[in-house]
Amino acid sequence: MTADLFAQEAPVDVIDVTPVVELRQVTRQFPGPPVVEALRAVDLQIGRGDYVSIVGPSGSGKSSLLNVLGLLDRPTSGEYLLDGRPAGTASERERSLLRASRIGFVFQSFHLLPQRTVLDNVMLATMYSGVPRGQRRERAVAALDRVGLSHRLGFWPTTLSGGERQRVAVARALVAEPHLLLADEPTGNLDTASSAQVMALFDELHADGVTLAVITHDLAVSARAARRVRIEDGRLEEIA
Ligand SMILES: Nc1ncnc2c1ncn2[C@@H]1O[C@H](COP(=O)(O)OP(=O)(O)OP(=O)(O)O)[C@@H](O)[C@H]1O
Repeated sequence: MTADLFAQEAPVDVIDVTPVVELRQVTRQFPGPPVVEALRAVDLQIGRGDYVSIVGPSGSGKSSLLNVLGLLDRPTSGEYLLDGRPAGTASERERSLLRASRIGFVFQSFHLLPQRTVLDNVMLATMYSGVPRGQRRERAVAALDRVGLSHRLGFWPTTLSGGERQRVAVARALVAEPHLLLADEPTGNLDTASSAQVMALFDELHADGVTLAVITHDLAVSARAARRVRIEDGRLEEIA
């Protein structure tokens, strides 16, 4: 009896269990003709600290899903809750603010600015994300340290290896401490050794509690994730 009372008094209500991402019956149609149903009644929850990989054949709906998750596109129907708040139907201004402050993106082709140093590339990502001006440099240096690139701050991106460039891109995605890190084929342009570095970095981020969703064709990459989902013909299913 006493034990039960204590159990009730445990501060369970202070633990925030709101998923970072919750998709409820999300569809994305592209008007035709013919109409394409790129996402069909997708339900997906991504909890805080989850590491999810999303796999599927070409044309199955992976990019459509990434675009919805990253607030780059809106669902045609269904709901998208980001940190428990409706994001799919929010105004464009709110979505831009949410995107800049809560979501970090990593792309296959890095998207670094070639005329800016490594440090500038990362600092620039703090400008619209609510990082106070006085902290931008310090935060960028810390993000680059986290990905093991403290010795490359003043380098031009073009002088770096592919693996190093992708690690700069990861630092840029992390600098504003996003609630969700979205990676789209992050190893697609990398050789085996560089892919392994990026995967090891994702493992570390996962261990640090970062929430990760990684879209990939590569089964070896997807196998690293703690949880895997598969999308086929717009339908999403959990892989056991
Ligand atoms: N803007 C668009 N207009 C019309 N159809 C589109 C558009 N974008 C995507 N589609 C279609 O939606 C479906 C899903 O495409 P999507 O790009 O999401 O697939 P994917 O899994 O990312 O493919 P890949 O691995 O080849 O990049 C495809 O049939 C595609 O042709």
